[in-house]
Amino acid sequence: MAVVIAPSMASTKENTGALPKRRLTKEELTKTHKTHLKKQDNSPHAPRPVKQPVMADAYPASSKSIRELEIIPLTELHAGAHHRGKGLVVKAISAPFVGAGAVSIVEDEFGNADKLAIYNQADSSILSGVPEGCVVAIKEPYYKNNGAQDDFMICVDHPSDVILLRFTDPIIPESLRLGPLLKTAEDWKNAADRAFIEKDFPTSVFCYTEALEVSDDAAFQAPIYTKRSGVNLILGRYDAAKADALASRTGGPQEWKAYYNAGRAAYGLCNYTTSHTLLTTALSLNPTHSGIKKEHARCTARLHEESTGEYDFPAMQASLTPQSVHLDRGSFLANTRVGESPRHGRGLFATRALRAGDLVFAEKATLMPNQYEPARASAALYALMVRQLCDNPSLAGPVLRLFDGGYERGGGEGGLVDGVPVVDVFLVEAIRTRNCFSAPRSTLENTRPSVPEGRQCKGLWVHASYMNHDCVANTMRSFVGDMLVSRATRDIEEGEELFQQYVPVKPLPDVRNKQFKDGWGFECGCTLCAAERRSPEAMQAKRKELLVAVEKLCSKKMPGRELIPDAKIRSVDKLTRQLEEAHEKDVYEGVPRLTLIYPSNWLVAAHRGRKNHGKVVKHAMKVLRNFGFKVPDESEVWDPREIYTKSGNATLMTVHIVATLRTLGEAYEALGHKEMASKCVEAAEFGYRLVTGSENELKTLDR
Ligand SMILES: C[S@@+](CC[C@H](N)C(=O)[O-])C[C@H]1O[C@@H](n2cnc3c(N)ncnc32)[C@H](O)[C@@H]1O
Repeated sequence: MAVVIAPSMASTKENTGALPKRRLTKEELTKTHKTHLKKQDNSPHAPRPVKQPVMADAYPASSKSIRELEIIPLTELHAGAHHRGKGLVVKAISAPFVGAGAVSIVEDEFGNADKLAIYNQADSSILSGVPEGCVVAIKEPYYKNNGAQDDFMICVDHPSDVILLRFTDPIIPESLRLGPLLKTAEDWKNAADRAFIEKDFPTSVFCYTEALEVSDDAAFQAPIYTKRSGVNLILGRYDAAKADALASRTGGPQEWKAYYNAGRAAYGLCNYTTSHTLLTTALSLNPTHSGIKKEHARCTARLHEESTGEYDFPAMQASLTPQSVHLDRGSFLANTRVGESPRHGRGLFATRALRAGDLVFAEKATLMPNQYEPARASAALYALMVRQLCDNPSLAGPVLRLFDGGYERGGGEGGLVDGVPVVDVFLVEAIRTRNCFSAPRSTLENTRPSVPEGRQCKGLWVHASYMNHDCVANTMRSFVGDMLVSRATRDIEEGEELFQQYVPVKPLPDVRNKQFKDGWGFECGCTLCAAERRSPEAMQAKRKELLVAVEKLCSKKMPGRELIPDAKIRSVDKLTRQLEEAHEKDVYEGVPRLTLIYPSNWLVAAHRGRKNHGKVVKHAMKVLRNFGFKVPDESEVWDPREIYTKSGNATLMTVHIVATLRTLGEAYEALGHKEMASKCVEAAEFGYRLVTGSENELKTLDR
């Protein structure tokens, strides 16, 4: 039989496509496997590294049914090849070794044995631990050398490329058949109940499924559907839980249960409109049931949030704990819509005029693991994405529509084949890298100087992902647990495209654009980047040189309360003025001067330490100007509260604006300008709401 080697797979390093000269025998394989099993750490704390796919070796998931494939024996597997159009039917003849994946020894109908490694199975899947004796079909298998001579294995990366076969499946050859382990539907139901009691939920679902297949008695099936629905709810397989709940309807007195479970499942999917309809029906059938009343009220509250954008932010903040970061809240998206963007592909647009400070949208994470260890955050999100796409196929639509950076899709992703959703893990990773956000547990907490930096998790917010980047963005995001809160940094017109900063922008244009190019594959065309591109290279080099010099002089450290010698302040001031002069008027008119932010901030802090209040005012105004805000000469009368609305369209909002306005207020107060001082505080409070997403006291910044 000829083996098809997919030509697109040339990237796999050992892609020789040759039949191995020798394979390990069944005895050799089993012996080594047993020694691995003995060493296996089965404790719940044993490390289970999540494998992240390497994009260079990407290959598409099979979207063919196993029934369309030519079943081949293990001896026809070619090293380094993807066997397109072929399939395997094999039985696990060993307990699995569970590490980054589940490794088992498998046997085909001719008694040939080989090693099978299955990656990326969710722990809700029975295949995360391939039970010994089970028969699986592997679609379009990838066979690879495992590093050592003669050591090969069948490597399953895409969870949908392996299917657990029912014991009675006619595709299983005679010699691999065990015959059904259990005969009657009642036996299967009892086995399922036992597995449930032992908390082996995937096995419980498997056995209930067998019971449903064996029996065709609707009266027997209805309670089994109800039970399977309950187990699926526990497993977070909400699509299946909802379908089971609705399938359990008989019109009898227990009908309310079907609507109750289906309503809870829809709630789990954050589909509150459907959930509300189902729970309303459940309530009409059982008006006094306290559980239904509670769920119904909860769902009504979510719908209210979705339609009004009214949130109790202090309560949300207060509910956060290290264990609990997923908030029970609806997403308010009505002010925005997805549309074609002149900047790139699709973007997000305002559906109505918004004022500076307004809530643009608030979105609950589509997927966000509670994993704030930076080294693990990416792998945790990747694993969650794979798991949820397997467990809840309805997620595939919204997630797979996201930008994938041009990944070559096979075409069948997200669709159901052989009863399972086709999940391409390389596509998942391509989408993850371009669309995920880093999020602290709470942006408010993060503004505290006492909170160590860097504890961020990674999550996916599907709606927010449509926003393109702009260095001088008109929105700003913050986080309360898994809620992303987006506010307008200035007035926005109806129909205007909404932008966010993907990451805090670096002062030097070539440095920040390299970051965008490497991370997201684009060069920024925002007002600031476009302006700076007009500046000759010699001027760019000069600014860079001066920035390096001034940072060196300041020892890259902001002054605290210590007294900085006058001479040093004068030197920094002098260099800063030179840097200021190196900003051409025609280029920088109305846009931020990012290289000046650090030195002007330093001068504010240094003069503050020496109680030079007049100088603090002067340099604080410069800080605001350097962030792109319109401020007059220090002598003119002005209203700091107006900076958000009267500064044009190229301002850059950060927590430094809040701190600067506060310091400015302090200086005005010390100089006896009480009215100006209180206006500065008001402006700082307004800015703090933009930064943290909600009304918060400025004194948080001191703790
Ligand atoms: C999260 S997606 C944003 C939505 C995307 N425009 C779409 O069509 O789905 C991120 C990708 O959008 C593109 N992008 C974002 N901001 C951009 C900008 N300012 N200029 C050009 N491309 C941009 C980049 O290709 C980036 O990898």
